[in-house]
Amino acid sequence: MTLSLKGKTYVVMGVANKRSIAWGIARSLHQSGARVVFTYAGERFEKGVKDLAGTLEGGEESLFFPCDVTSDEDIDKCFSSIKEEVGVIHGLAHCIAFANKEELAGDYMNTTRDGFLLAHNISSYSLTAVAKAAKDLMTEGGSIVSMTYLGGERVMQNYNVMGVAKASLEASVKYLASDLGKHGIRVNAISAGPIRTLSAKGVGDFNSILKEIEERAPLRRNTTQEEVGDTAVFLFSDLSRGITGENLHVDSGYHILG
Ligand SMILES: CCCCCCc1ccc(Oc2ccc(Oc3cccc(O)n3)cc2)c(O)c1
Repeated sequence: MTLSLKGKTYVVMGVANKRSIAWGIARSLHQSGARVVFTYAGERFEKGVKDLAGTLEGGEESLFFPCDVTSDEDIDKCFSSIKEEVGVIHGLAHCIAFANKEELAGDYMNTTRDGFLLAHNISSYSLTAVAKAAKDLMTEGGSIVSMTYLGGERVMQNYNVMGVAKASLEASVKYLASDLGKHGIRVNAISAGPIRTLSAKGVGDFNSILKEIEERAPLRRNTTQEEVGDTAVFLFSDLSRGITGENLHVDSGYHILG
């Protein structure tokens, strides 16, 4: 059993720029010999994703598909295009979330109905929708990895409605693992420590949590894109063949503290 993913193809959803966790996963996959297929949220991200992929040796061969995860039609079109182009895939990284930043500060109680539904639509339901669409392409078995954060397990100031959506995502991981195990498909989450991404700009007082982690986390340092990418490769590889429905914390151990 090795970490090599040579000859395997993975779909990575959610690369926005070089700081994206999805980009860290794509880079680790590439280093492990895998072929990466990218989906992106819309035209405005297309150039960025293609330029980034071009920096990977042989990256220009990568494939790119737009995918608006709030549209079932778009998801179906995206995965039928991927099926046409590559046929079989061996896994999928879901690195997609959104909430109105006005609701990621202050009291959770002020969450609006629309804000709640939007956050759950994009940050939670989208995993179920893409897992269903990707299932038929994973004819040789597969591994699905999604991204979550500690704020889905316990209250983290300012995370608010995204925390409630992540709780929903984490439960979805377990129900999807239960459904898909019989088809040879595993479903897991990585609970990453805070990383300074484009998305992180939407969360109030982000800097103070980074500082607290440096001072208090068992490893006394913050989490990097690279180590999240490497854990994803582990979850995509046969080394994790006995793991499904799990939530692996890659957070310098912070989650064990009171
Ligand atoms: C108290 C929490 C501090 C650590 C937060 C770590 C984290 C950082 C980024 C995360 O991903 C998102 C994704 C979208 C998101 O919503 C956004 C982002 C930017 C602008 C905007 O209008 N909404 C908020 C966080 C995430 O789920 C978790």
